[in-house]
Amino acid sequence: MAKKTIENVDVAGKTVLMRVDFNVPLDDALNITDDRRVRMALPSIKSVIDRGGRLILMSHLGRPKGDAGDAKFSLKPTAACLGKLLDQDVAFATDTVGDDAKAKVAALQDGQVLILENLRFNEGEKKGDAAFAGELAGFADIYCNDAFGTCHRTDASMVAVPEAMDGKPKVVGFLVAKEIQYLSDAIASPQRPFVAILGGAKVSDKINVINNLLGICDKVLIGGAMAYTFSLAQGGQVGDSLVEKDKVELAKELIAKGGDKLMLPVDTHCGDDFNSNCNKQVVKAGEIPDGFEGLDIGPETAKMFAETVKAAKTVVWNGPMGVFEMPPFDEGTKAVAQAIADSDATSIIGGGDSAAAIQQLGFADQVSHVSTGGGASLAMLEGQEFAAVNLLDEA
Ligand SMILES: Nc1ncnc2c1ncn2[C@@H]1O[C@H](COP(=O)(O)OP(=O)(O)O)[C@@H](O)[C@H]1O
Ligand SMILES: O=C(OP(=O)(O)O)[C@H](O)COP(=O)(O)O
Ligand SMILES: [Mg+2]
Repeated sequence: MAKKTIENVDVAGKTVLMRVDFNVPLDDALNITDDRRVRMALPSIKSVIDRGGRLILMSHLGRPKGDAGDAKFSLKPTAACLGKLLDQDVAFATDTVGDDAKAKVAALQDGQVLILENLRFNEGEKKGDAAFAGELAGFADIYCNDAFGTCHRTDASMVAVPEAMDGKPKVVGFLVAKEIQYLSDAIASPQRPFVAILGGAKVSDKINVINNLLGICDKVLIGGAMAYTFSLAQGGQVGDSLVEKDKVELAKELIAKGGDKLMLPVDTHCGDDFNSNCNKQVVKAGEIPDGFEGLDIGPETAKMFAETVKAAKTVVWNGPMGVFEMPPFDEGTKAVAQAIADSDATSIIGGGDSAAAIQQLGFADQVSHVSTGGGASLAMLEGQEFAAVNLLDEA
């Protein structure tokens, strides 16, 4: 179903409210470690300002909880980053719908860009609150969704805001259109063996997709923090590893259903602190000592996963195998990335952090597609529909 895109609307002299996914990875000094999500939104951004539109960008960053204003969740670094990429000043509002935002929206001129502060600093964003959505909707004449990484969410900015802009154009951006087109084509009739690799830290979100993936894929490989919830389900010792206790029963069911299809780590690289300089050891899966936490798949698992990837014809990967930001816990991720680079399989790597990892490790040019969405690309693979896209205007 073709949607109206940003280039189909006349934006000259109009204000466009564009939802982007500028949830970029930041280091401890608040530097953006991977600006892909900003760069990938440039075509839609330029399409508006080059035609004399006034552009308001809105996004979330991370998952702030009751810590509105905390600098580690601020979108401010993205304004400087976008300013550099566009070679023009980008205004930044220190709030989302407050006095600063209202003043800066009112001052916006044709061809200028304003970024609002983190939507999730306002509780109304996750709740889909109508009053909050109404304030955002009141800022603009046109709504555009170019936030592919967030398309599986029904947050206010994704659904309630466009709904509140009744009668005004609601369009899709170039990035969302391109990602949906690429991913739906690639997974419509995948070449087999079809291997899915899951890792990362968003365990409770992503464990729920495994059931469906087992019906679609030939192998589902589990690394990252999710592995320890499965370990717990098998009665293993997980030390201080990240686990989701309320998902242990689900993990048991998935192990029973998955059989040989579900490949769990056989060893773990663990450390006694969450930093590169901690004391480290490699142990068998399920034998993590007290005081240690699992921070990467172990070398045996890396080998086993690499072999499985080598035999694949299609690979979809979301979530790093370990804490790749802290070497040497990047080794598992590197081994899997190397195997993908060496294979001629169609390979799709998705996720804000997975994309950063593949870029940092130097393999980004050797995969078929780097997607800006992790949870979103998994949702597509499962066949989920995006409410946030369905409600946009038809072409
Ligand atoms: N064993 C682990 N323990 C804690 N965090 C982990 C572990 N393995 C991976 N991670 C973290 O997962 C994060 C990425 O998770 P996630 O957001 O789910 O992936 P993506 O952004 O690719 O979708 C990374 O920052 C990485 O450090
Ligand atoms: O980073 C994101 O997803 P990803 O980690 O799956 O790539 C998106 O910005 C969505 O963030 P959310 O999972 O906090 O809603
Ligand atoms: Mg992420």
